[in-house]
Amino acid sequence: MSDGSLLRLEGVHTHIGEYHILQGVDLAVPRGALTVLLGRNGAGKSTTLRTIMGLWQASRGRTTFAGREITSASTPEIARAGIAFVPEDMGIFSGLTVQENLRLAAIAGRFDSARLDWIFGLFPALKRFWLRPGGLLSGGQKQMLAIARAIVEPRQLLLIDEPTKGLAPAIVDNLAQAFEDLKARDTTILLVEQNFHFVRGLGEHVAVMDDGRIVHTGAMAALSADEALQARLLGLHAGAVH
Ligand SMILES: Nc1ncnc2c1ncn2[C@@H]1O[C@H](COP(=O)(O)OP(=O)(O)OP(=O)(O)O)[C@@H](O)[C@H]1O
Repeated sequence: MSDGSLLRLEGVHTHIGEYHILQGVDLAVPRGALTVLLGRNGAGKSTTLRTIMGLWQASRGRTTFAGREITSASTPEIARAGIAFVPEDMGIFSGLTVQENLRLAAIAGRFDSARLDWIFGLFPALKRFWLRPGGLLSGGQKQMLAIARAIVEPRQLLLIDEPTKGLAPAIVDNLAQAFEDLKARDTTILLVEQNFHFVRGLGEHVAVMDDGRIVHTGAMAALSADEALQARLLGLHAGAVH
């Protein structure tokens, strides 16, 4: 796209049953960078990701990805176009092993061994529990598996819903490393996150949602340096780490 955005939402509305959840979302996700979507509980962040992925159908507006309109595309079409999604509930197959969960996400069921080694380096527990059923993993290990599944094949865009929830600090560091590696490999990331402390040094761009609309977009560095803006947009107070 001429403006450098890989993904663009224009005036997107989403209804869930009788509820009007997204009320005209305008969002541009620049290519090759990490954009963080912040906002209070219930603002509509997860609904935005699910609408991009075609899991909810937009009732109005337009979504374009890599120059192609995907507003009415099916979820499998959107995945094939190059978007991977890690939902908040992770969607692990609990009766399948770690290996089988990952194999399902690998095109033609085969692993690229260099890519698998990179994933094991980021999340060593997945190697250790390779043959363990997904349902027996801890919450943090399930989160690692869900992310590994989304990155086992190269994708242009990765949508991730609150990945740090329940993760130990060491694993959160690995996650930060994974995002840096992915960006270096030309993957664009749109991340929903409540943990401002985690994302303030990580994301290049930020968008803040409230009541189903984007109420602020800008550089993460600018928001990170402006405590008054954090207080106004996020309800954070000076000295808060979260
Ligand atoms: N399946 C559903 N049926 C009805 N309402 C829903 C459904 N899913 C979400 N909502 C409502 O839509 C609004 C936005 O929810 P959403 O999960 O997108 O918010 P969020 O910003 O991701 O919040 P959180 O940070 O708490 O995850 C909320 O008011 C929620 O109650």
